[in-house]
Amino acid sequence: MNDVIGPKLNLIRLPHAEGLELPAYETAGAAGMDLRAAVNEDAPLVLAPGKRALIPTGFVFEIPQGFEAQIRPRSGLAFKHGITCLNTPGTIDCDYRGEVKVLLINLGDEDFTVTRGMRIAQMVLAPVTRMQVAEVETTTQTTRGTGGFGSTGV
Ligand SMILES: O=c1ccn([C@H]2C[C@H](O)[C@@H](COP(=O)(O)OP(=O)(O)OP(=O)(O)O)O2)c(=O)[nH]1
Ligand SMILES: [Mg+2]
Repeated sequence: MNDVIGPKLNLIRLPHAEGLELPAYETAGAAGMDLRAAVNEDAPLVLAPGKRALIPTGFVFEIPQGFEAQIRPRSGLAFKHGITCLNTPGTIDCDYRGEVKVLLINLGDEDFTVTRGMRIAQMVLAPVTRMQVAEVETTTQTTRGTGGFGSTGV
């Protein structure tokens, strides 16, 4: 599944990720690689309804310059349990050298238990365009102008 042609993504496994599978694309065409919870085997994390928690993944990524990683929810967890990423899509900057963590929230109505190795989110690598900011006096005229928020009708 992971014989993908693309830039190389270096990663470092942290001690608490010992024995965990590497983040991986689960199908040949998956856009995102699934991230697993590096929570303690003996202390699964219970997310009560309405509560949020920062879940460690156990990995540090060296994202190539010109790219970002987006942390997105898994639709299955959202559909079945109301579990999603609070800050979706989470942004992992290419100069970040800390552990990637996933901010989960339980929008369901039952406790949800995050166990070690559970696939909790997916990470999509995407190109980033950085622009030079330039303050000006006027902008070009357009047909839309300042219209927005439903200005074109339903
Ligand atoms: O879901 C996420 C989102 C962010 N991060 C890490 C990587 C990212 O590069 C850093 C900063 O994220 P962001 O810019 O979204 O947060 P901020 O509140 O602006 O913090 P900062 O002031 O550190 O930029 O935190 C994660 O591990 N998981
Ligand atoms: Mg920031």
